[in-house]
Amino acid sequence: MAGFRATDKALFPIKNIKTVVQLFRNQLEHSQEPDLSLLSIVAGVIENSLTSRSNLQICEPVEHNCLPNLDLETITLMYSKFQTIIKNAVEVNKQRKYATRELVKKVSDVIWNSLTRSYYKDRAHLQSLYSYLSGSKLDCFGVAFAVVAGCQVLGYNDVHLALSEDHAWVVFGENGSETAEVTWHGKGNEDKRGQEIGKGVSSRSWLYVNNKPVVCTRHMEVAALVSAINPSLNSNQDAYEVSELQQELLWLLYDLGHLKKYPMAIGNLGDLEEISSREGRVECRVLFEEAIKSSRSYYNNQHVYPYTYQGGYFYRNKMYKEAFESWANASDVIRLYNYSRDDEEIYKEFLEIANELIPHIMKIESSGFSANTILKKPECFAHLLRFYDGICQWEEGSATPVLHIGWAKPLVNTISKFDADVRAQVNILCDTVQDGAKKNAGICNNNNNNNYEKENGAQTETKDEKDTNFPTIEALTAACSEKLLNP
Ligand SMILES: CC1(C)CN=C(N2CCN(c3ncnc4sc(C(F)(F)C(F)(F)F)cc34)CC2)S1
Repeated sequence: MAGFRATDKALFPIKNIKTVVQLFRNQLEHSQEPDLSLLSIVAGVIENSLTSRSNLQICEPVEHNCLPNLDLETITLMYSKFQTIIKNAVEVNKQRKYATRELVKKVSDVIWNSLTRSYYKDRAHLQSLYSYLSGSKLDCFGVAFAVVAGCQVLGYNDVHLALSEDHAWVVFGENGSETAEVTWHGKGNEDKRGQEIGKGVSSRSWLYVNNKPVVCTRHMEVAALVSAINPSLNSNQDAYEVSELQQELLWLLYDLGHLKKYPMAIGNLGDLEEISSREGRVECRVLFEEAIKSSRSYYNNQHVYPYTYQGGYFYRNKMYKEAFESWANASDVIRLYNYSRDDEEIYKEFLEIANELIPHIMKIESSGFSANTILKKPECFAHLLRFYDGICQWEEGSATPVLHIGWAKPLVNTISKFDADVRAQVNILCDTVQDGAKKNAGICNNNNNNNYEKENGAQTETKDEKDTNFPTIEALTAACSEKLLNP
């Protein structure tokens, strides 16, 4: 059983970040299960006290890192309150080893029905059990996490959190073979709580990552609550102590091996390291590569965010050729999905890359001051075409259109910045993908060495072997822009 043990209680009152990390280490390294409700309450109290307007002025720096006094009394009260809510509402059939769908639905109903009637669901700081117990508010991740924490209280250690890149649900039963929705997704969608995870059309949507979700262990559920810590004070400031705590806890989880199969958590750590790097730790760039390797190793490269974490890093650091390659690799992931109405988040991601970030890069690069301009690099043109081609293919076979005229201007603007002699150095190679999956036009230039070809088996082709019946770049770009201009 999990639990709030004497060794943990001895750490109170907690006055600094080091002690919080020690509490998490105790819980993570102890042979029994880490106690999700205890850790979520502690993280939530710290986050909310350091980011809420109310106590900004009175947070005196107790030590060099200022934390509010976390006393045992406060934490114990909330910890017991959660236990009582769950145990009073759900009678447990002691004989059962595994949870049933009814049990999972019942715990979800207890959480769901105790939430405040209506509140702004996308607000920050609504992810923890502190938010649930002190304000009866949770965001969609928070509901799913609370259900798993509730099932842990009841002794069902088979119930685990399953995470896609924009949704959370639970797995349960023998070998975690059963799935169930326990929270809502997006705006204005009926919740599907209690139902199995989409077998139908939604299973080809990015929202369910082609049935390659991150299925958490207890320790990875701690990584999820740590990842969900939100240090933002407002839209352009972070509470320093909260992001420092999050970074320390992510390194603790990283060192204990609990981020290996959790690409987004590694990406979160990479973002924090880019802002303030820790002595003796790998460079943030390495973390972004590790997140990509994790997705390729454990999730059949079906996740997009590892590439957009990496692309964002390259973009911020003016490494534009590398950014184009990351975004083209992200596009290679999305091309095999069908776009559905639940995929707005990733649509917005690609829209921002295509219509804000890439045009911004082209503007800078064509201002004539960059000596080593990307406009002279055929591999940059190849990456961009692969990027756009992936979005076109994402749309193919989807019930919902992706592209509209708003995409066309930036696209044509970007492509036209490359001179014909640069474009001519890029060869289009087409390789087909078996068993009904979407066809794949691999785009590469003849001195291309990115892992796209290695990954997808597209052969590179030297210039003189150019095969006349492959579409030329002009044909492809014309087709692409034709499609865009006359959807
Ligand atoms: C490259 C980016 C645009 C920068 N931040 C990104 N994040 C921030 C962190 N993030 C996450 N980071 C760790 N774990 C999770 S679980 C999850 C979720 F499944 F959607 C949930 F649970 F519904 F919210 C989201 C998410 C979502 C993606 S993607």
